[in-house]
Amino acid sequence: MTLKYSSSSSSTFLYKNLRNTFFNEDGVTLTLLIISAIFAIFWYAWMFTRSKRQKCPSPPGPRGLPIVGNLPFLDPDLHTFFATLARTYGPVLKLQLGQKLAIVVTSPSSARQVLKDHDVTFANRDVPIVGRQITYGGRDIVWTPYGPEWRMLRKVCVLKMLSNTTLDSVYALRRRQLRETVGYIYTRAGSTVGVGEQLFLTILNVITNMLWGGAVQGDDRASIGAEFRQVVSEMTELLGTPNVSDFFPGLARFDLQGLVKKSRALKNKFDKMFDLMIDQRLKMDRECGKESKDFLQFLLQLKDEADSKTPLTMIHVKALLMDMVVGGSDTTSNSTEFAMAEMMNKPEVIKRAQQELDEVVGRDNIVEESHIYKLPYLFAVMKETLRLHPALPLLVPHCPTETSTVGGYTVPKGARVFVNVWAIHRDPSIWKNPLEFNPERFLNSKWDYSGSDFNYFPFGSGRRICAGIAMAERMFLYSVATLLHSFDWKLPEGQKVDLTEKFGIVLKLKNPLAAIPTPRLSDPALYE
Ligand code: HEM
Repeated sequence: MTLKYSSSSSSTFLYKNLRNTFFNEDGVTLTLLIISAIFAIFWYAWMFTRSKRQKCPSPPGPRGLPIVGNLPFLDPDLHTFFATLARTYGPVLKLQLGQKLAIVVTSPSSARQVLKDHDVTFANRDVPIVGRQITYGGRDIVWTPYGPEWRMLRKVCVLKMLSNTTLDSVYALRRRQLRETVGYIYTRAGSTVGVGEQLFLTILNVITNMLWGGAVQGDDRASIGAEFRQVVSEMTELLGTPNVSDFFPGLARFDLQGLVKKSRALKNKFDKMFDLMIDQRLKMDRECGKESKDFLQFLLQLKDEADSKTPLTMIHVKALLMDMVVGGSDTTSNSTEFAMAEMMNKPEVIKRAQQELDEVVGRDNIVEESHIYKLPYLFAVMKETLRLHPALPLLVPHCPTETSTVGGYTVPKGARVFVNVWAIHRDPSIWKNPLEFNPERFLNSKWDYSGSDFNYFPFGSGRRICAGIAMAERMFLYSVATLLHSFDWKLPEGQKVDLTEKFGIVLKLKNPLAAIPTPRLSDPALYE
């Protein structure tokens, strides 16, 4: 090290003193002390101004590494991982995921604060890059920020596709699809059937029929159904995978895990199908001037008439189709598959549900949707299934538009907030024997899923509550009632039901349920 110093003796003396002070052994200690003191003063000053700014402390959470924070320690099964952390750090905890702060909420009172007390503040989304990719830039209901555009999209869907009145008017479509499924399973009596696959296909067909009048039929049924299910399932899995690009936006262009590339490929498959349907619909209207009653027709009309304040564009139309196809099918079919698996694991539950069906419907009749409201035990089965396996175990993450207080802790603006409904539904202080599948707990009970009870809210709560509850309820009850009423089910020789869950934004069975149906109705004509 070279230093210039003056030739005067006093400055030489000063320099020597300074050198001795800073570079001797004692000097090193002193230097360290001074640096530490300066650091401490700055740190206290920073903490003081911060605590003045945020009246409440930051939530506790596990310590992470510099730069990457807790990212290296994330377990892919986020719902169980977050539940374990909550046992140590409490109902509001934080994780630093690269540059992103995640807050995990795991108690009824903190969930209420997020979804009800501060509903408007938290009614936004922190859109993951994959979500944006799949939904045409996040222009769908799920990812659009709370505001006029979101209100317009939600109103269009709820009024024209998902309301009880619309659903009543297209009951014939649901009936036809379910009858086809029953007919198909009847042909497979005695052999192994992919239960979830059949349920998925039924629900997908109902949805696509409502959207554009199309369904997968005949010989294509099994193969296209399986392919579609795979694509939808991959999409929801990608949406649940922590993505480095979300946590380090500077790295997004490198797409280090290849998630954007994968999601683009999946989206393109759907996009081609949507283009085809839209072209066909426009051509049909031009040639025949025919007014059809499906949702796509309505959307295209609305697009042309849209008012300029919140116009409905072609991008919106496609993004809504994506929400309905992906959001509606995987959630409902996985829930019904869980229900069938849980019941097969507890034959006394199947027996009781079938008894109820025999009393209400009879063995020489078929289930109609109107029967489902007379089946309290089956309704309890549905509620219990959604308690143990809520389709979206962490809801869709919320994001506050301003810094707020939850459970006495500061949640900063822009954080990604996970509400662990899965863990709340298994909390032993709320539920007796929480891990047991016991529909009886919902018989004659006050629990409902309207979003007003924060001990039980499988569809979420507040402004962002699920838009498809009425449809999910009908499809779940009608299809499970039909499968149980029409067939007895057993597992292939030597197999056991595997109830292991697989995490994704939508929860599913790790190993799909395969079972053997045996017809149980009095007349083969009831399977036609
Ligand atoms: C068992 C079936 C279903 C369950 C358990 C379920 C559950 C949920 C949950 C928990 C949310 C997120 C709520 C939040 O972020 O706080 C949600 C959002 C949503 N669901 Fe469902 N859902 C189901 C079926 C459906 C169906 C059949 C449709 C439509 C066809 C649908 C459409 C939507 C839409 C559009 C949203 C986004 C709402 C928004 O952000 O404003 N869901 N659902």
